[in-house]
Amino acid sequence: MKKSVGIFFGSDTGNTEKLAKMIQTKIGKNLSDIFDIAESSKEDIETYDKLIFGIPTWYYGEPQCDWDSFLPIFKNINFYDKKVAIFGCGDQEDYSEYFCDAMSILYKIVLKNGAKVIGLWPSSGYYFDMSKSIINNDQFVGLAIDEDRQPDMTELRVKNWVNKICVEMNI
Ligand SMILES: Cc1cc2nc3c(=O)[nH]c(=O)nc-3n(C[C@H](O)[C@H](O)[C@H](O)COP(=O)(O)O)c2cc1C
Repeated sequence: MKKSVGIFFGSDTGNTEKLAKMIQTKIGKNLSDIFDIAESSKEDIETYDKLIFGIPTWYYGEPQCDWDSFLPIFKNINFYDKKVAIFGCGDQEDYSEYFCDAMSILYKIVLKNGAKVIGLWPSSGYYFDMSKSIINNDQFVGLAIDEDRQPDMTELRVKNWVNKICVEMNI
């Protein structure tokens, strides 16, 4: 049976996949399905009214390669009346001028295509120079996770973010 939340992730080295599974466990496997974007279709995404997208940033601000391949399809999805939350993995030290940039690519597309974006996240507690994923001066467009520099903070960040989006998604 179709569940209420669809979680879609792309991942090169497993961090975003691990995070997606952690998020699914916290929401509840009875309430959420999980998909690798590398094996997903437009219809898979269109099925859900509540969506979570996980995207890591690679090579100086680029989207992970499976997401990059999927973007032409993604741009043609109508997100009207859908609630969308975004999370991303990055490295705030080695890529301090591009930290979690790729979240902003998905954010702009879903916003343009009618989504209500939820799960904005404060930038306090991170140490980076620039991120395209910052809006309103000090908020990430979604949950930023740094498994390279701040892995100890991941568990609490995920817990607090999932609690927040569950309220915002009414689940
Ligand atoms: C070659 C290379 C390029 C990277 N480029 C960026 C970047 O531009 N911005 C960023 O925030 N993180 C960057 N990272 C860090 C990755 O996003 C980070 O390790 C992330 O956790 C990988 O997620 P994944 O395992 O799901 O692919 C880069 C890492 C490597 C090895």
